[in-house]
Amino acid sequence: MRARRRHVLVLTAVDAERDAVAAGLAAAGRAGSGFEAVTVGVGPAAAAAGTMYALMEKLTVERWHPGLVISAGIGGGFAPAAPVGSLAVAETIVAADLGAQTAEGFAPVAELGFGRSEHRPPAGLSRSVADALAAAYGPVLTVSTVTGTAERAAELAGRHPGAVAEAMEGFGVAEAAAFFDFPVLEIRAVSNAVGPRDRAAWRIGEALAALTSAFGKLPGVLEVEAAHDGT
Ligand SMILES: O=C(O)c1cccc(C(=O)CC[C@H]2O[C@@H](n3cnc4c(=O)[nH]cnc43)[C@H](O)[C@@H]2O)c1
Repeated sequence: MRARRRHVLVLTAVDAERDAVAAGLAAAGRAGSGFEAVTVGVGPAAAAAGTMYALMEKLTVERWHPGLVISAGIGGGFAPAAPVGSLAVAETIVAADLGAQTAEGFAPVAELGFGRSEHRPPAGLSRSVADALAAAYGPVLTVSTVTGTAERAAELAGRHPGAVAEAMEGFGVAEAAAFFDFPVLEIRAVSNAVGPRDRAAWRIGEALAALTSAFGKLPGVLEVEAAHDGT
């Protein structure tokens, strides 16, 4: 039997992010209609495994055909592009610490000849979503270790010019989506600055509220984009 409907599948790391996304969709009148948010766990490996499981379940059990896959949640923002409480949308989704350390510096896995180091969301769509959400737009880095020093933040920013945010799941979600050729977006609400570790400066509530606001607007933005595409 063929999958019939095309929907948007949103993957978050934790339930609080999923609930923030769901609250936005509910405010837009889209709870349970065309969108679903699923928690997949923290980090790129959990994200890839959880996304693959969710996609297989949608395709084979629920006969749900995801037309778009979105990695969403809180993240660290690079100054000055993405201050706390703001939004960031990925132009590219980059595996920033997947590779090898060499005498000449970090070598990304793609340069070593193994697989991919980044995924590129559909450029027109990601740019339109960023504009509509008044979000910073640029590379969003996926890391397995949260940045905790100014030196590491500067190293990442130097290696990835224009980077707007870092988080831990985007590349894992994108790898699973790419397996099926599904388009992917990453949307982050900034809870903290990328830099020296300072737990007291975290603003998780503010970031979750920004995530809710983003998903309140997103269905309308995607509908306009689909109308332009004639899809
Ligand atoms: O203990 C710490 O200092 C610490 C700092 C940042 C994040 C954590 C986490 O364990 C939460 C990771 C969780 O949140 C996303 N996230 C939020 N901010 C960042 C960040 O600056 N860098 C990377 N990931 C971040 C991430 O996607 C995870 O889902 C602990």
